[in-house]
Amino acid sequence: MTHQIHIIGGGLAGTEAAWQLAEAGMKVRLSEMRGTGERSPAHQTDGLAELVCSNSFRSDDAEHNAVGLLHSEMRALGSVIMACADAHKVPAGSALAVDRDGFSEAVTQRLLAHPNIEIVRERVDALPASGPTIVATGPLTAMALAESIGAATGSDALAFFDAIAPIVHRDSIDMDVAWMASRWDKSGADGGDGKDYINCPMTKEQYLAFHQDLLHGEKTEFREWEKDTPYFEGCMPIEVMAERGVDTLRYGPMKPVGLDDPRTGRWPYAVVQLRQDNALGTLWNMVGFQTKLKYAEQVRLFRTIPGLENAEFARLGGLHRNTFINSPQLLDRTLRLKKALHIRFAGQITGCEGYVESSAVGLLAGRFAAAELLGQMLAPPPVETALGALLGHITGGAEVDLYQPMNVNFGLFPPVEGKAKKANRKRLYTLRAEQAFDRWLGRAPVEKQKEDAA
Ligand SMILES: Cc1cc2nc3c(=O)[nH]c(=O)nc-3n(C[C@H](O)[C@H](O)[C@H](O)COP(=O)(O)OP(=O)(O)OC[C@H]3O[C@@H](n4cnc5c(N)ncnc54)[C@H](O)[C@@H]3O)c2cc1C
Repeated sequence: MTHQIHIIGGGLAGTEAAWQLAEAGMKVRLSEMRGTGERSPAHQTDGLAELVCSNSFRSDDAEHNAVGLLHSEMRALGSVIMACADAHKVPAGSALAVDRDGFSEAVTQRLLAHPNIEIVRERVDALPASGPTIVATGPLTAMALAESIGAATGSDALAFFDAIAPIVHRDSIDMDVAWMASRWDKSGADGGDGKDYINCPMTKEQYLAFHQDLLHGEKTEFREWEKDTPYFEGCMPIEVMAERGVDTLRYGPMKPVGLDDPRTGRWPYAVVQLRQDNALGTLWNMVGFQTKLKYAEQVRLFRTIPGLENAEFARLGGLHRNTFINSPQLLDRTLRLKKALHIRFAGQITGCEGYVESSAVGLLAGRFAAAELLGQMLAPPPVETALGALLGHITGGAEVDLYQPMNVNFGLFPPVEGKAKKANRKRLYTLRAEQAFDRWLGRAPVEKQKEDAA
């Protein structure tokens, strides 16, 4: 079969992209290295769309949960991943969990049976110099291809490790305790008003107790194959810094120097700083707080920080092997590499995170590529939708120098107006998303569109 587009990687994103293209009438070559005798250290089978760890697609609640909303938008767009997940679901309350083997087998069979898809078991070692291509090789991209990507993007824009500090929803921070200030009230080179950080102050007693908790907190172990991947001094977990001495953190990320607490007029004993993480200003990351503490331990411990007692976390900290590119810097709004427009990226290598998000970005890459091959232009989904919010984060919403992988969450959406209780507020997001999604699909009734526009 002469193909019109080449997809590299038959994981969650690559299979979804292939399906969307094939359904649009395009001839697809899908290259997957498993089946050649080679596998990433996390994959166990040769089946397409293998789930490497949990069997959960997380919440299926489209009314109150951002990932549930993403499920529903993907179903509406004919997602093969969602169709196979629904066909192989197992009981899991309000979550969508699947029989992993049945799911992977179903995706494999549906792609094998599609007349427009040719599956080739081969490892690809370099980015193709020409011809429409989608790279969907995931967090454990084989090394030769990763090097080729690094050469094309610049090595600074390709990460091999995910050293993540926790990210907090801005509206859950107690600003009666925390305050906005930059160190010495200095504004940065790119502007700022000298009040760029949220600062959470600690007394000596609070700091010493926090230091002890860090030393004794339960940590996640590195997997055997992750132990060989080096981490840099700049990505040192806070608990490792804490082990180096009682004051190491106070001279590092928790340095209070130049930060007058307006409630006391003095520098506190130590400070936890949060820096804006997305253009909307809804998400803030805890500066220098990358950690391998267990998730429950992070929530417990970080809520002892003054001002963060009721913190809601958009994501928790972590440190693991993850190959991803700096998408906000490198990709255009339809996921094309700005330096080589014939290449699109999809899935976790773009810096989204999770099975559902990776599949969703595969779906979008497939649809953008199909439209382009048909000589059409597909507008990106609006940022009020789950697909649009996720795409917005990848292609522009995140701060370029802080770019870190992210699950879909309401913090990526433009804030909804007005005050409402938490559950109602989530519903306001999803109602607005439903309307925006319908308009994007051209399914909103004309009268309704007029009302919304008025
Ligand atoms: C250890 C681990 C545990 C995880 N646990 C979870 C979890 O519990 N829940 C969750 O939601 N997410 C989890 N993730 C993240 C999850 O893996 C991704 O979100 C998802 O699988 C990414 O989909 P993808 O299609 O981008 O990549 P993948 O699903 O990894 O697919 C990439 C495919 O590309 C192939 N490939 C790689 N290099 C080449 C090459 N050079 N040539 C040809 N083919 C190639 C691979 O064999 C693979 O099939 C985990 C990730 C890891 C590494």
